[in-house]
Amino acid sequence: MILNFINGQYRQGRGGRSFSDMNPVDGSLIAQVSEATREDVDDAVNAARDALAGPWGALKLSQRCDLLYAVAAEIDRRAEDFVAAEVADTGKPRSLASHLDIPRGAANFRVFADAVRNVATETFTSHAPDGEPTLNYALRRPKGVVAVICPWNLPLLLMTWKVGPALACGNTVVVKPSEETPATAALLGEVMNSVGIPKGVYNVVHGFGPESAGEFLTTHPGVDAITFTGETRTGAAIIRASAAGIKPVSMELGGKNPAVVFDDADLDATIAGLTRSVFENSGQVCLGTERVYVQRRIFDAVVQRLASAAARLRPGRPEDPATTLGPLISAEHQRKVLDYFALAKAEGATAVCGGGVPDVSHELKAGAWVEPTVWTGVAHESRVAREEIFGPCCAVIPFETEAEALRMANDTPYGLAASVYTSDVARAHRFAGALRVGVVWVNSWFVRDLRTPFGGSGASGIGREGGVHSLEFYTELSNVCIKF
Ligand SMILES: O=C(O)C(=O)/C=C/C=C/O
Repeated sequence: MILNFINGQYRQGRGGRSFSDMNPVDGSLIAQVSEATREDVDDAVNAARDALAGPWGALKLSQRCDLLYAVAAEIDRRAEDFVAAEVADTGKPRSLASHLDIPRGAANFRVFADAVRNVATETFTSHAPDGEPTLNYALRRPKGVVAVICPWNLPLLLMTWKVGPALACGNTVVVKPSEETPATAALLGEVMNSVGIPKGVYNVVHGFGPESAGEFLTTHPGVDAITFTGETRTGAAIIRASAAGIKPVSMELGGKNPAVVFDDADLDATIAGLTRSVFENSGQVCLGTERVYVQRRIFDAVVQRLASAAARLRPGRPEDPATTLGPLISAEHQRKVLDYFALAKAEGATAVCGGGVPDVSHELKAGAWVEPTVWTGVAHESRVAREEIFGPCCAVIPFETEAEALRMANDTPYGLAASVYTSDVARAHRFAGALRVGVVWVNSWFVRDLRTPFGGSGASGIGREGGVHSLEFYTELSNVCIKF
């Protein structure tokens, strides 16, 4: 049984209810998960409050940072346990979890322990109306108890992307992981206890959204801030719930990210970048590419090479080194993506590769598999080119001029990420600056410096996290003015 982690202890939900954690590779049962009740969530929020007022709030900055460095070191030391838990929950290839998800879990604690030690606040000197000198200085204090609602695609990475800065800034947290991927959030509780993070600082409650732990947590009066990564619709529901208590929210939501390939691009680098941004994690990355705009002259070459790269991806068990494609997270999500595959056909698309379910071995047949898919013949205005699918698929659409490419790339209610492939440096800067997104990669994808601002605009969310931007969200600034 995967248990809740409240006030430093693992425990069953008071309602005695549980739900199944399924393995998306073959549809087998991994474990039962104990569902938290409203009372359990209340206990977790109270434990977080007590820790704030108690040992955690009393720690010196250097002591708090040392503990977070210890958390990072313990995640590294237990990397195998975290990889095994993450791979079981998500079905992603071991190579991906061990190179991306788990190392970032440790990095997300280190980078923000560094940030709170090294980022200055500000002072201003001036004079009062009577001519006497004044000194103004800003103080940062923790917001308090932070609710962390995190998604199933990069479970440890995205949860610690919020928990790392929240704790570094002196807050305490109550985490509600996705019901699809409870394992690594629960496992992190062992790390917290073993390095000596005081009980109540880090809490985990399992369940669903409406009328379950997610709703109990985001509407709890004892929560001081809410940070969420996930679907835009859920984000809107959380913002509505936060309104009653005027709770600050940080929202990293969906996207329909474009890649724009100019005809002077390095084709090898372009295909390498697109293969990752379209198919990595089976397309289940909020920063992933689902629209590829290619300048007409090299359109056929890019389509063929991207389709060949897609066709070379191998579905299989995560621990098989030959596996380069995992399943989607669940049968429900598989159904949604296959519905979009059917819609693409109805909208006149040609599936240059994929478009269905891959031929996997008998033992994997019950897994949530879909084929990596490249469409041409898709109109820019079509639903498959406008709606987030969150699968290993993309529409490749030709363009003639830079202006046309920019218009189409920006023609979306989202504004999260984009990638641009060109050898013309001036054009790279010009085009990147004109894209209405939070993150632009030029001749690359998902290369991350954790000190940089990260987040989306429009339907892709509210706020930026990363480096000092996380400190802005996870602390309250106050200004003190002293008159001499
Ligand atoms: O790289 C990050 O810090 C991050 O937040 C990635 C988000 C991916 C979402 O699917």
